[in-house]
Amino acid sequence: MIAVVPFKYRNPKTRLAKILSLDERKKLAMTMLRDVLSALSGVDRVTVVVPDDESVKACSFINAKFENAEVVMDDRNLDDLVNYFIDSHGEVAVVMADLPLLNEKILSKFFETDGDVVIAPGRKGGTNMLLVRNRMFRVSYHYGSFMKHLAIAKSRKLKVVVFDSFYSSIDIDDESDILELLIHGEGKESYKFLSSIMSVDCSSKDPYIKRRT
Ligand SMILES: Nc1nc2c(ncn2[C@@H]2O[C@H](COP(=O)(O)OP(=O)(O)OP(=O)(O)O)[C@@H](O)[C@H]2O)c(=O)[nH]1
Ligand SMILES: C[C@H](OP(=O)(O)O)C(=O)O
Repeated sequence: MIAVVPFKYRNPKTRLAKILSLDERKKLAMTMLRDVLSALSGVDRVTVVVPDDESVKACSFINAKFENAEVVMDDRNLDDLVNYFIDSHGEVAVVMADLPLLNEKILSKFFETDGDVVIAPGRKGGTNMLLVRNRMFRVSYHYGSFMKHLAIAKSRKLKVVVFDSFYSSIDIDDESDILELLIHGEGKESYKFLSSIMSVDCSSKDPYIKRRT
């Protein structure tokens, strides 16, 4: 089986632009990719798919550090490129590059889960990981893709299974996700980077993040 990791380095994580500079968002995107690739180190073949030369360049560390991973440039939009991998491979796992809390144990369980389509939902309605074993399935990312993917699988009479995992549900999109990473991410490269510029303040009932001065 092939695991596909879509990754975009140019102007990444725009929903964090209010609290992180462009350089910080790039650093975060890159360290999260490293965390995801580390979690995927037990998988035979990992293909990081990037849309442009800038992203290819940013991924030049991969060959030396991750033996099982290759970088492929493909400038199709997310849906078209994932549908292409479904068509050409039949069985494919799609793991987003913004899931730094993943680990090998969760991924093994995910890959072993039965079903034509296995979906690991994001906590805000996205599709953080997807395992497709039937070429009839099509993806439609963004705008609440979890519910769309359930509906697509049902309409094509495919057996769909929802994979239930806290760590795989945390994709880093907004401020509340940064809080989750700072609470749960100790040991991760992205945690190390973020905790150098931010901390968790627990002085009120709900913890919140603040910049280090
Ligand atoms: N190859 C490729 N990967 C993409 C593309 N758009 C998003 N991704 C990756 O898909 C995953 C999920 O995307 P988003 O959560 O929207 O990430 P993002 O586009 O950096 O963040 P926002 O600007 O906040 O939407 C991340 O790992 C991105 O790097 C794309 O057009 N091509
Ligand atoms: C890729 C996309 O990410 P989101 O926009 O939900 O973060 C999705 O999961 O559909």
